[in-house]
Amino acid sequence: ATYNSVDELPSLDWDFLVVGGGTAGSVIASRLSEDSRFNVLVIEAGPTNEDALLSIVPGLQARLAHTAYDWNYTTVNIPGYNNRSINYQRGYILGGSSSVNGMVFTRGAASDYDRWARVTGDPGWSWDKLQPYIKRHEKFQPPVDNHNITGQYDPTVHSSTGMVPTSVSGFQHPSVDPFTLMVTQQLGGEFKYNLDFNSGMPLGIGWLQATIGHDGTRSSAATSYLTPQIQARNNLHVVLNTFVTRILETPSQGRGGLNIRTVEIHTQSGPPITMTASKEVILAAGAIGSPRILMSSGIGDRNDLKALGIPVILHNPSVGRNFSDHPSLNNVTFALKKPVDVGPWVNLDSDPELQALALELWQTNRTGPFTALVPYDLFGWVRVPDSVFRDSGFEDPSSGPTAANIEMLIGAPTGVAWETRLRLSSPASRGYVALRSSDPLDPPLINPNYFSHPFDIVGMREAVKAAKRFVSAPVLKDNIIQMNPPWANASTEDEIDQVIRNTAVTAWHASGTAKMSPKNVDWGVVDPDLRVKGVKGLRVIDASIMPYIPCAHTQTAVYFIAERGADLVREVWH
Ligand SMILES: Cc1cc2nc3c(=O)[nH]c(=O)nc-3n(C[C@H](O)[C@H](O)[C@H](O)COP(=O)(O)OP(=O)(O)OC[C@H]3O[C@@H](n4cnc5c(N)ncnc54)[C@H](O)[C@@H]3O)c2cc1C
Repeated sequence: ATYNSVDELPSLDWDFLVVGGGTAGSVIASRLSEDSRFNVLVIEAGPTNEDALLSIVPGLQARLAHTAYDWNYTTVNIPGYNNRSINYQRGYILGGSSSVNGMVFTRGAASDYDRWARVTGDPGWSWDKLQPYIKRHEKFQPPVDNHNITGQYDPTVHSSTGMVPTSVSGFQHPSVDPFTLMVTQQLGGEFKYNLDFNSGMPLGIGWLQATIGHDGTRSSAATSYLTPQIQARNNLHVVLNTFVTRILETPSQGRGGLNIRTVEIHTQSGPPITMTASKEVILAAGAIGSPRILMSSGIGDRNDLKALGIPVILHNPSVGRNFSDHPSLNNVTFALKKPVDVGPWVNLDSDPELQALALELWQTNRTGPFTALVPYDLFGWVRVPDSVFRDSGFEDPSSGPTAANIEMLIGAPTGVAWETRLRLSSPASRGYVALRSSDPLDPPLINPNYFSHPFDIVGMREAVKAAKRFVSAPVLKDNIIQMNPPWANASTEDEIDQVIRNTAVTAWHASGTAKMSPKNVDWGVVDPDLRVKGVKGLRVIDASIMPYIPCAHTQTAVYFIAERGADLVREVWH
């Protein structure tokens, strides 16, 4: 059942308390409550996802920032971004960031997960061993427009029997895409056609897949794993609009050691409420929320906590560190001499009448541009050339030669320019989440610290060069005038670096802030079974635990983590 406030809860006896009903939290609660012996409570700060039109309609995604569904975080001034701060969106809604994200569905490289297995000493995190979880989580379907997708994806690497409806993008741009496909033929090599970049081998150019199924609506963790039928289970309870401030030490009842199975909940009027899980507390509050709760509770760097007056219950300097994200350039465009006719929706972003029409089409029969999000149908994943590593002496931060350093979203949504949105897929820089004060309601300090590692600015410069190589293909070259501002006048490396630093934003892929590490080492926050080191009864299962960010949009990796995480929990309590 679902409750709108903590006062409505029928009972305070729980086997499992899941903190955060986001991407991972929804999966964990759903899977644990499949076992009717377990009584599970999900505690979510945000409201329900039901009837949240902005979340449901893919084409309205861009309007979700700064709404009631957003934590509305802002970063500190980021030195590598010439001291700019940026807003840092996170989903504040059931389903968490999967209810507000861009729905791009990418798994990354097999070697990304093999690296997790290697650095944690647990082969269970390898690409091969994760395959059953990939199957359980994905429900591939025909796209909403029913276009023929033969040759646009590889059915052998997909599952149609899992939980989250996915497909190839169901609103394509047939006057633009043939140019990109021609580039794959003319240039080949780094821009070769890749039938399916979700095969574990992402390099090359392939068709976008999204967490949007045949019905043309967003698939979130909430719509997939916490459907009304699942929420109706007698042993599954979801409480919304409820903020967890801390987790507290629980009297050990002979279990010994530091036991943390108690959760403290903020109430508007009156003292906080506490609840204790008889089995485990699972933090799934995301890469910002989970370290925030750990540190507010006294689990973190001893010196940082003491400086804020927070009593230390466990010294662990890794908490909140290792913040990893994909810096992103959304403005790399090349002006065209002769525009491409991109059809009647060209001014969709700016024309309210077109937007009203698009919404009407979506509502009437699930057609039109709002059935999809990004105006880019083809994505590219490329490498920084080996020579750059050789000449610069930088180590390749990616997980290996079949992983991507750079992501390119390719298209011409306006028809007057070729656009390549560029992301650094395997960054070397690491930032942090830290507390501002001892008040758990105070938003944390977020410093993604982009470009703090000197390789990353080189890597991003290489991304711009890769975009230029892409548009040098014969089919595009003669129609291109020049790069649009602010790139037009940037010719030296230094000038290019300045444009990057002045304009880069984020891909919203925060991860790594409670990273897993091998058992019995004194760094890292969780063991490979996702238990918080040095604590009994407490796990973190969400994007925080990634030791390295995959060269992919991160929701899919979070689904893998949560599916396996739920199994790791069940193994202990079956
Ligand atoms: C704008 C945006 C666009 C993105 N685009 C893509 C994309 O296109 N493709 C992709 O793969 N990935 C994308 N991502 C990233 C992806 O969505 C995330 O990596 C993933 O959803 C994170 O899952 P999570 O479970 O770790 O955290 P979340 O899904 O964020 O879940 C955390 C949950 O915990 C709740 N919570 C936090 N603190 C507390 C507290 N103290 N008390 C109670 N509840 C709390 C939150 O409200 C939230 O529901 C995007 C993210 C954003 C924000």
